[in-house]
Amino acid sequence: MVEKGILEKLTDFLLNHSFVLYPNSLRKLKEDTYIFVAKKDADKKIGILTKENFKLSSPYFVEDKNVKEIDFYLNLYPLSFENYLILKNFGISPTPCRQKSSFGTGDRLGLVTPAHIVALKEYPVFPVLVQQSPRELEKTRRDFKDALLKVILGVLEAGYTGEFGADADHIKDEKYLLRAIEAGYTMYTLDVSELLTKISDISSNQVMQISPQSKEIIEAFKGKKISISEEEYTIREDELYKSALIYEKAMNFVEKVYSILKEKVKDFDLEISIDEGEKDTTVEDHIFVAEYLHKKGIDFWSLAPKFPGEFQKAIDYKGDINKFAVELKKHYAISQQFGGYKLSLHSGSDKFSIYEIFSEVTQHSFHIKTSGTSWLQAVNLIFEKDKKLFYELYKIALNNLEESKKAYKVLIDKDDFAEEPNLENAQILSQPEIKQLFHISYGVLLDEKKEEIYDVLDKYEEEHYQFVSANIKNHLEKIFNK
Ligand SMILES: O=C(O)[C@@H](O)[C@@H](O)[C@H](O)C(=O)CO
Repeated sequence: MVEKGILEKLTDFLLNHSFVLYPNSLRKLKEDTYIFVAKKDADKKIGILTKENFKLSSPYFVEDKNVKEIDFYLNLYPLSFENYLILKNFGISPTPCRQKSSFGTGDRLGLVTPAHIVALKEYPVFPVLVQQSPRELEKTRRDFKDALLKVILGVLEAGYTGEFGADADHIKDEKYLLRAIEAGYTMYTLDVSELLTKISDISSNQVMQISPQSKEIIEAFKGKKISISEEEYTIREDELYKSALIYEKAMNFVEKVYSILKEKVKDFDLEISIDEGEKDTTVEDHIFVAEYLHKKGIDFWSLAPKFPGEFQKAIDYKGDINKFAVELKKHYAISQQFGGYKLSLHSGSDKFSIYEIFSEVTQHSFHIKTSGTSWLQAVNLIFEKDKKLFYELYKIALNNLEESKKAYKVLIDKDDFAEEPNLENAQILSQPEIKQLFHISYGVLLDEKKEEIYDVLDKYEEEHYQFVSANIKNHLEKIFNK
């Protein structure tokens, strides 16, 4: 607990230098040294208040200021990677997850971690506050380090002292893997979707080309019975063969990545994502992947299967919920019988109709990823505060729809949209197609209107935080059935 006197004097001192203190941020770093976050215009800095000679790099004041009334020296610093590495020594850094339930919140703009924390800290869930895919990095012109630093700044601003994770999401190649490792991420989501052999490419003579290890798995499991929700399921040999043909190449990639991670990272969570493949994951696919990896000594933390139905970005689940539940139960049963790893739900934003069933069936042993849903709150705020900017964003998004669609699987076309948005309609952003339009258009919108977007979000920071935390709370309420 920080003394009230220090807080008051620090607030006054900073105001005299045109900085506003985030009061929750003030915390003890070590004996006689405090850290805090303060903002001048839109520029956030970390501050150090110390009686010792404790310094970071690139100080704002040429010489440390003496805050006489409390007898501390003060300076302000940018949260550069260099400075972050010093703070890491005080435990301000991501960690692997040790909890049953976990929830990822991507922050494409690098602004809303304090809002994510407000929502997440009320639930029994490990927050993966950094969740960043290369696809998003390319579109937002950021890098893994920047995404991490913005979250660290948010963690400090909120005064959050709990644990949190950093997910290098949708890793498909070594280049991005190495960059995420260098930045110190703690979770690695390997997306093998592009490495899966297409069913249409499989000809009958390829059946002979599977590896000895795949053959062993088929021999060991063909005809074997496993129990799924009190029923017996007999594992099919022909399906296992098919799984081997589809997944073997992808498994080689996982093996390679795993050896790099083992060599370079002390402790990490590994997620295997097969959810963006062309077909739903079968029982045999799941068993093949889990068994293959375990036989290679690859210990993974979670697996994202492709469930039946549509998991399109920004909108609710589309499909037969009963069928989803049936398949989910199968995958959960396998996950428990083959190592006890978590099931992960990708494109987890706004899937309100299946959260309850997902958390119930998995007995809360899950990971859920969200990202675009928080960016959409920024768009909501812009609609409320600056109709002119919203109008411009709408036009840009619509004119670039075909380009934006290249990176995301959504079923919207230009014809679904009016040329002119109805700015009088307060519900415009509840319309599924408009949500999808904005969800996938963040890249081009930031390219063309970054400054304007950030200006509005800075001016109405508190409301922006409220929008974001209320939205994530809505997700969590459903997930935890509260
Ligand atoms: O947009 C992205 O690249 C990522 O945020 C998502 O695909 C992420 O994996 C996700 O599923 C968030 O809902």
